[in-house]
Amino acid sequence: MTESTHPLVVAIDGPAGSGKSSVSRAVARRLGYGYLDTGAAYRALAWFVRDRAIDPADTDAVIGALPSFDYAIGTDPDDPAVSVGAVDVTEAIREPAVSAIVSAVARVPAVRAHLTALFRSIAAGVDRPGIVVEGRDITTVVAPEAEVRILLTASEQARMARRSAEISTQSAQTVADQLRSRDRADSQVVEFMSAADGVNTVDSTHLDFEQTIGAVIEVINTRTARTSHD
Ligand SMILES: Nc1ncnc2c1ncn2[C@@H]1O[C@H](COP(=O)(O)OP(=O)(O)O)[C@@H](O)[C@H]1O
Ligand SMILES: Nc1ccn([C@@H]2O[C@H](COP(=O)(O)OP(=O)(O)O)[C@@H](O)[C@H]2O)c(=O)n1
Repeated sequence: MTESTHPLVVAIDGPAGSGKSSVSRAVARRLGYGYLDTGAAYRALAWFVRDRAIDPADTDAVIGALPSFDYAIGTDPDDPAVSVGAVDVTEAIREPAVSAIVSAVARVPAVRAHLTALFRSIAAGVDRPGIVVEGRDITTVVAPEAEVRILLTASEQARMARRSAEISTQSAQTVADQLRSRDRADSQVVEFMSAADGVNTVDSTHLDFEQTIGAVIEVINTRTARTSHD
């Protein structure tokens, strides 16, 4: 048997506030893997479009911006810095103004194809034994052949409560309304509310953060043990 040369891919999808970023990052850190937040790229493109005063609903203009979208992201789970050209946008892409337009940019098929190619190339080039890649379509489109594929879910109530605990500049009601409408818009483009064939579901509604990390690592251990005996 020949040793695999590509990094082991752990693909994690789920709705907003399910814990994808925080849990994936913690899992990557514990396993010594790289970490790729794909939502950051869609957010950075939305930031870029806004910065250039492009109407996010103008599909042709958004596609026209792609060649000059100079995006970079770190795959170190301790420093997943995001930049566009020379600008560090790590914080700016989390602003509500960016969240409000990101789904409009993400629904454009040419944008998805462009970023999917970028994600595959970043994942293949990581200098670690594995990489945790998280988003909405990783288990189904970006890395359907990944060794480990997980849908991370939590009840709507738990997700809204977690997200509103993080955001102090908006009321809990506003955060919940925006999250719900973003999930609705995103679900029209990709399926991330139910697990595709072969995808393991981890429901964190009644798990705390540490237990969720444990549940994800357990799936990874089970799947990789199975793969190595195939
Ligand atoms: N199992 C859990 N129990 C409680 N809080 C959690 C759990 N998982 C994640 N969180 C918290 O919920 C918030 C949203 O998580 P995040 O990773 O940003 O979600 P996503 O990337 O899916 O939008 C974060 O503050 C995170 O620390
Ligand atoms: N693989 C992905 C990841 C994100 N996205 C888009 O990018 C947005 C931001 O993703 P995110 O992961 O930062 O969102 P949160 O769930 O963390 O709020 C989503 O609302 C989707 O519109 C996507 O379309 N496909």
